[in-house]
Amino acid sequence: MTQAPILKARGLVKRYGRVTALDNADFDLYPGEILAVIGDNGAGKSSLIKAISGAVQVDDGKIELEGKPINFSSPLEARDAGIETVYQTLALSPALSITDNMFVGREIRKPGVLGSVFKMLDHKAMEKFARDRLSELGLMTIQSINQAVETLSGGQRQGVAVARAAAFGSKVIILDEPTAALGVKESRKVLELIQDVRSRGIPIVLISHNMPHVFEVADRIHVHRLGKRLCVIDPKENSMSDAVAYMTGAKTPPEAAVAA
Ligand SMILES: Nc1ncnc2c1ncn2[C@@H]1O[C@H](COP(=O)(O)OP(=O)(O)OP(=O)(O)O)[C@@H](O)[C@H]1O
Repeated sequence: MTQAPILKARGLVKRYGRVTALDNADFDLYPGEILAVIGDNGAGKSSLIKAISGAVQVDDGKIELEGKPINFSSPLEARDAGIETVYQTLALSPALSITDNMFVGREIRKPGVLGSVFKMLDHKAMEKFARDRLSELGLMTIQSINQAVETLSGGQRQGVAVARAAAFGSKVIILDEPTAALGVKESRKVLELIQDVRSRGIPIVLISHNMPHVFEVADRIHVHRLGKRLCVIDPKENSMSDAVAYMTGAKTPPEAAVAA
């Protein structure tokens, strides 16, 4: 890769008491790619993502976004810097509408004094924005933008969460097991959505245990093992059984993949 990584981490260490969740972990995400992160249970994938997205603070190591050191003390700070994370347990509020969910914490105020002094919200503008973003991403099977999120299917909810992440000028979107709770059809939609977001130039980190999904959409696969990056493999040159063998330690990856 000749380009510089948009997001880079070196030597991350995270300990929980006597457990070392991250043990000198490295990470690189390049512009415009879908990078899958795979690893056995307990390998440290979530800890890696939490470190990058400000949800946990590391004990050691460096993280850079666009070449500048970052040190987020909360997920909100990471979001403000352009790193959006969509967790498996979606951070959507079920009783709120799609529009309200998209705008939590960044509502559009009415122009002029109505907005600046009286803090009145511009519902029309927010609805239009939500509708435009969802239809751009082909998510307009949703009937009404004012529908409560609890009335949506799992795939549609995931769609709203991804649309929200894509809508607010994110530099990086991290998706934690986005298809884990979904059926075949819904998973398909979400995979299409992920590819669509990439085609808009937003790089994606996809944490998944689902090998067929990973192999279908990933440009590169980061294999995490025992708290660190073991290797990075090309899904076009490696089989799913290779990936699983590296992940579980049954097979040693080639040197070129380890240096990647
Ligand atoms: N808050 C915590 N307190 C104590 N130990 C933790 C905590 N979070 C993670 N760990 C431990 O750190 C290690 C790595 O966990 P992590 O959740 O990062 O792995 P993972 O690869 O995401 O696993 P999975 O695929 O099962 O979700 C595990 O041994 C786990 O028990």
